[in-house]
Amino acid sequence: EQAPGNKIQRPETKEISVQSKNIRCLTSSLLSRTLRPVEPLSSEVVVDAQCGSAVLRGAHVFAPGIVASPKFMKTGDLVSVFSDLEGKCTRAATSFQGKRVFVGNGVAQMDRFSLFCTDKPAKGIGVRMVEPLYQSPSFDGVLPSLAFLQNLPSVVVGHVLGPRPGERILDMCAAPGGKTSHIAALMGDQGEVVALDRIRNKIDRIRENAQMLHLRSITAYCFNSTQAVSSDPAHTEGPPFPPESFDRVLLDAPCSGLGQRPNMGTTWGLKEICSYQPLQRKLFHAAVRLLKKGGVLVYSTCTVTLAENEEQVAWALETFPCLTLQPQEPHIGAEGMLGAGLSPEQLRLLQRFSPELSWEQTGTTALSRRADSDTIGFFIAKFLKG
Ligand SMILES: C[S@@+](CC[C@H](N)C(=O)[O-])C[C@H]1O[C@@H](n2cnc3c(N)ncnc32)[C@H](O)[C@@H]1O
Repeated sequence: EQAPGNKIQRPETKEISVQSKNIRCLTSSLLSRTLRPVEPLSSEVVVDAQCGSAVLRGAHVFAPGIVASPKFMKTGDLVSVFSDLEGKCTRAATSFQGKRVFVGNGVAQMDRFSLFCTDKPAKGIGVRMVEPLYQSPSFDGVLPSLAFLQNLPSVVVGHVLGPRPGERILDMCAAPGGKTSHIAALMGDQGEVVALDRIRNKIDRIRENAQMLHLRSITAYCFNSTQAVSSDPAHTEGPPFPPESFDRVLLDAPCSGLGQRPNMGTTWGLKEICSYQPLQRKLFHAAVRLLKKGGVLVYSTCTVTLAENEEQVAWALETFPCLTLQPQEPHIGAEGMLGAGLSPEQLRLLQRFSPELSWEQTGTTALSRRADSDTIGFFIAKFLKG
């Protein structure tokens, strides 16, 4: 937060891991730990909070994110970029003194007229960041056919699912296909990975990523996974599928996403945050039906609430007596959180990654070595269907 005297609040760092067909093991490189000594300039561009968070994650400023710019801004001007935390800056304003955070300096790629005074909304890079607050180099186009960048807990999910060559796997909520491609890579591209997502244009992303990584075992369909169970046992080509069609199912559920970081603001209310639990349960019903007996189901979210994590596990164990919780490998996160009625043994089988435990806060050597202490917020549960 911009405090009096131009002191700059330090936004959080992020953790990045790389997966690929050739790099099978879990790898992680911490690229953005160092806060650079960047001083704000007098010329200021204001962006919305979503755009500001993207800049902290290593992006340039794209034109649709810009809400205010200096009155006479020209292409090539050096500008400071501030993020409007509360969405209070008026569009096309020339300055803003509300609650804002400095995210770095850059060079304007457009003049003010192209941003705000044309009929069509501006597209493309608006400010190229030359001095972002954190050193987070872009991985766009780096080893595109070999690597797919994911957060550390997302990489853990693929290993916990434990797919084997020749198996048939269902990824129920797959776009943009990070975990799908990891699963296919872990199987040596032998077998079948069915990727479903409800949003049509996101399916193209899964297909593009699979093609770029030369993974032929992935088939992607646009489909609502709550309806992915067919009553017709003869229908095996594409969704819906007959019950017990898959050896393993990944339910990387749509969630409130409160574990995503850095994140400088959300416009969601309690109603929207609470809307995910029922949807996740509908998806869970389909997941259990589609899984073969003896098969593995992994449930994961990138959020931190009890309702979408431990409470879902407690509900699933009660609703589906055929399910038992399983140990996870690797287990580098913390255990599950108290409060949902799960026993200490059950909590120990769950894996929670907690963004609130930053390295600076933990202080003690033991804690600061823990892998869950500086990742995005994430949750993983593994079940066996008996
Ligand atoms: C957490 S994201 C998935 C991320 C993905 N597994 C990855 O690793 O790249 C959740 C996805 O669920 C999709 N989704 C939401 N409701 C769905 C439904 N009923 N059926 C299928 N997909 C759904 C969303 O479009 C979104 O892409």
